[in-house]
Amino acid sequence: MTDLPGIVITGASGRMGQMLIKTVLGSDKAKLVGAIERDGHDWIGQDVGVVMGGQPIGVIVTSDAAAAFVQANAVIDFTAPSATVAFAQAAAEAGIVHVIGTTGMEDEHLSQIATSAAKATVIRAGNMSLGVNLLTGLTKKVAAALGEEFDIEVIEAHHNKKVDAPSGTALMLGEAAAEGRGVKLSDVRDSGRDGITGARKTGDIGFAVIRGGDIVGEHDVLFAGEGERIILRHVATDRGIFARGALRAAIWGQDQAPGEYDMMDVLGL
Ligand SMILES: NC(=O)c1ccc[n+]([C@@H]2O[C@H](COP(=O)([O-])OP(=O)(O)OC[C@H]3O[C@@H](n4cnc5c(N)ncnc54)[C@H](O)[C@@H]3O)[C@@H](O)[C@H]2O)c1
Ligand SMILES: O=C(O)C1=N[C@H](C(=O)O)CCC1
Repeated sequence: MTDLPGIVITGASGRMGQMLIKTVLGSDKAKLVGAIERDGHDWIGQDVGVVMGGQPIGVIVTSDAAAAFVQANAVIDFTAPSATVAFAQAAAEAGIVHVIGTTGMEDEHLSQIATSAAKATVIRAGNMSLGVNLLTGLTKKVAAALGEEFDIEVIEAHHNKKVDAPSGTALMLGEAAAEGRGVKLSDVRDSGRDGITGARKTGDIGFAVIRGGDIVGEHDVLFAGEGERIILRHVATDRGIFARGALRAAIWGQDQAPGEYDMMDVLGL
């Protein structure tokens, strides 16, 4: 039991944080050794089992990442971009695996994470589920098989609390489509149409965003041609799929050299 990898969860009170804590506590392949929340959060100093409505489990919520990481083998982090950059530095200093589910990263965040990955194993994906990572491979294949006469649109829907758009998953799928076509997404990306936009540009990859209610996460990749359409779809109904993928990544990362990896590496896809 004591040899199991010790996992710290950041953003412990969040939608994903709570799901991750339940997933680690229910696993026989890892143990929970830390729970982190931001400074000033009312969970700080309390037993995480109790604040989640159950029995004490002996893990006290803290905002001190460095202290939590020294006694851990991995941190699973679904928080916000600036927090994730700070956790990447602390994980590199402690020499532990950093699994990043946080989305909405700008280039500046990504380059700081790349610096940390010189010293630590970092596994990052906009979506940790098996289904979406399979869909990513399929999207690349279909995009490679079809010519520019098929317009590619990525349509995503999420709950009304989500703060970033397009979703990390939509961008992963857009990247895969662009790769299949042999182009850079940044050269063909068309997000946020509004007003007199002009006709659609051939070769563009479009993004459409829906926010509402408690939608966990839905993604369509539409290939629209003359007289026919292909739609590749993933529907998430339970955040457990992301948490199970992230825990699998944390365990897989224990045997990897420092560097940057994604879920395709973890799943061998
Ligand atoms: N990659 C995936 O598979 C996947 C799946 C679901 C969600 N996400 C992403 O995970 C992130 C979190 O999503 P959520 O729905 O759980 O959000 P949420 O708002 O419910 O939770 C975020 C948590 O992070 C905490 N936090 C923020 N800054 C912090 C800091 N500096 N230190 C410690 N904690 C801090 C907040 O207090 C909050 O509890 C988003 O970027 C979302 O897009 C990714
Ligand atoms: O709830 C969220 O936020 C999600 N974020 C990820 C994304 O941005 O794609 C994965 C799906 C859920």
